[in-house]
Amino acid sequence: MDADTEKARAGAAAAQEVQDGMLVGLGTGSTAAHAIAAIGARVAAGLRIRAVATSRASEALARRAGIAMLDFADVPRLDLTIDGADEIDPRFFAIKGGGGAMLREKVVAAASDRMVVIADGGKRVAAIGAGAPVPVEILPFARASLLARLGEGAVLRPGRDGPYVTDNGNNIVDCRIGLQNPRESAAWLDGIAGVLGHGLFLDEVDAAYFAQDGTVSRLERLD
Ligand SMILES: O=C[C@H](O)[C@H](O)[C@H](O)COP(=O)(O)O
Repeated sequence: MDADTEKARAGAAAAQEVQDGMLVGLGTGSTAAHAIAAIGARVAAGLRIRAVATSRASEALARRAGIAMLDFADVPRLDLTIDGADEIDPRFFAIKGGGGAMLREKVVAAASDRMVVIADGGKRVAAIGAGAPVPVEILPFARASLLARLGEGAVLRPGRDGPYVTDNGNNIVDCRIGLQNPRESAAWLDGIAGVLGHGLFLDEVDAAYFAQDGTVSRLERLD
């Protein structure tokens, strides 16, 4: 089964967690887009929810799908967020930000009672850092000094016309940092002035839906 069909299956399964009256966070990326479509289909069938999006692209998708959208700046907490990931491991540590949305994704996840990750089987790894770089959102003003600070293998993400610019007006550096101790790596990144966010999600994920070989499995974080 191809990865997009698996993404759609994981998204549709997680969309079943959404209940009437919920405030829902909508993730970003190709897998989250499937969840948004599945939630939109449930809204068309009578489900009443309100949602916030983690990117302009997801906001537009959700509005087109008929989902009532709120400005996250006005929302103190959410019931559930459904989002994709670039890698996720058995500790429920995830790398996110392949689509550049990890800063908004993290603040939305942090405001959510529950965060569910949806992924095709290829995103499931024994330990994060297997393949995906860690995306780091940086203040453009400090671009050169931060690139130097983030070490060898740090690459400024290219956009269409110059460096990639996030929805927040910042740049992204994709970093190859050893993730033998992800908590130490996250603390190191958190401590660098000018780093505004990063794609290491170590405490946010409560459950994951993986679609593989035609089957969707749900794993719950127990600690
Ligand atoms: O910034 C984007 C997000 O973190 C995505 O959820 C992540 O990159 C996975 O994207 P996709 O579902 O397109 O593989």
